[in-house]
Amino acid sequence: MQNTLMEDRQLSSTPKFSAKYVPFNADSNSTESYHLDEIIYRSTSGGLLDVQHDMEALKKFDGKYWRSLFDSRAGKNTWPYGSGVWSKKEWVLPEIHCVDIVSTFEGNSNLFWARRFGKQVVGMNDLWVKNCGVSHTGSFKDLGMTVLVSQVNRLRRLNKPVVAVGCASTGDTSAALSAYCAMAGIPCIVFLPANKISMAQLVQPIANGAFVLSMDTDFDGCMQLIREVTAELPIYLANSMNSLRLEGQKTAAIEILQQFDWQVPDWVIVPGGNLGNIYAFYKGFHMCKELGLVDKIPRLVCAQAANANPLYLYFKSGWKDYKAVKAKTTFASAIQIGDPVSIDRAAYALMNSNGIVEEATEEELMDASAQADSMGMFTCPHTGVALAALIKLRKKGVIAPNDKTVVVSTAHGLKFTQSKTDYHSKQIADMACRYANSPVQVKADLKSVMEALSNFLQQHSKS
Ligand SMILES: Cc1ncc(COP(=O)(O)O)c(C=O)c1O
Ligand SMILES: N[C@@H](CCOP(=O)(O)O)C(=O)O
Repeated sequence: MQNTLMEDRQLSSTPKFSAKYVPFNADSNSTESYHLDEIIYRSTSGGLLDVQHDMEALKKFDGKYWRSLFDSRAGKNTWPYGSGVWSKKEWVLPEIHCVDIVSTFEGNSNLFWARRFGKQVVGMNDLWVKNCGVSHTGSFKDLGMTVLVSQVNRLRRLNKPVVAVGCASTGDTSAALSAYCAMAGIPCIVFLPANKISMAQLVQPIANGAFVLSMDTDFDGCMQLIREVTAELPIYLANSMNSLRLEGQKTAAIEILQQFDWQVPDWVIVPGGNLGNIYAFYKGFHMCKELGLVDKIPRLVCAQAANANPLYLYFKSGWKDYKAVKAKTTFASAIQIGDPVSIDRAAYALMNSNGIVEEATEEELMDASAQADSMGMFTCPHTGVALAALIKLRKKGVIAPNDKTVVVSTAHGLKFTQSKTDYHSKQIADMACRYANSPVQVKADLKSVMEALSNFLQQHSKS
């Protein structure tokens, strides 16, 4: 606590940083803006909002200052700066008081060299995985939720009308929201599409004491309902339509640069569903460039499941023709979304990063995930989508063998064991499950065990 007070004093002697809501991608004449203490999710024209920082105040410090400030906080336990998100507090929610912050010291996830997968599967020597699923609730959603729930904590202290916080979810948003709300003692409501999320995801909000409504619809149906409900009742909306979330999520991009000692990768591949995260990555990279921490940004790839691919189709039309789709069932269930809220943010991020969109079939994503697992990872199917996209882009020659490339792993594989079990027991219709590794049934006697081992060792002496 001592350190916190010292840091607070230091910051109060520096220029005051601030942020406000503005319409997303507003034209330069727009004067529309809102204080972050207002409860608002859409601009007057009905468009998305964005959190705009006072860049002039931030620019009073050069890139070197910000790099060393962020580096000095990494991995420490000083409240709240030991969090990977709050270590960038001045760029996230500059005005929130430290006592209002609700944090599990999220972020600071490992970025590892995927050496064997890189070499053997895609012929690359500089392939990295940013492990955002190694996190308090097992997905990258914690990065955004610490920011949103902290702001709600502040709003409630200011006696603003927030009785509960609510979201629609394919599993990970609800897990993160319920955990952070439970930590702060704030009532939490989640709308889930019945039978469309994994058991491990479903049990998270239940265990964290959320009010769970399971509905006979898909994610898009739940999203529509939560939007209507939060317009009527004093329930604060926690989906990424609420631009506060993206302020936390963008810190993963800053963290990647920091972990590379401020070297910029050539490519970053992110699986996309409701499409807030791809914009959050763009925003984090862009801010680092604008404030002089780096001199360029990576090219972004958004990877979608072919069964839920509205952004891919939009990209293929040369960004001319956008239509929502009816998302079909996919093993990448957390991105089974046909009408993404942040479609405009995603298109903007990709157009401004010379980015591309790739898609993966069910077989491609499950095979890529299984191959990665066989090389020591334990990937969720969404990470499988991103890896399958990488494999395709390498085959097409779009990504070169020496390109420094980061695949963003968005959730922990342990949330998705059922699909792995089905794959490895070859229980999936119309799928060869080429990398399945089924357990060998053997009698519990030495002779049978020795026979099985001898077969195994023979195979391996040949390989
Ligand atoms: C595990 C996982 N990966 C990827 C995504 C896609 O993120 P976004 O909705 O921000 O595109 C989600 C949620 O949608 C998710 O839960
Ligand atoms: N995958 C998400 C879908 C909702 O996305 P959000 O970022 O808009 O909350 C989930 O886990 O619910």
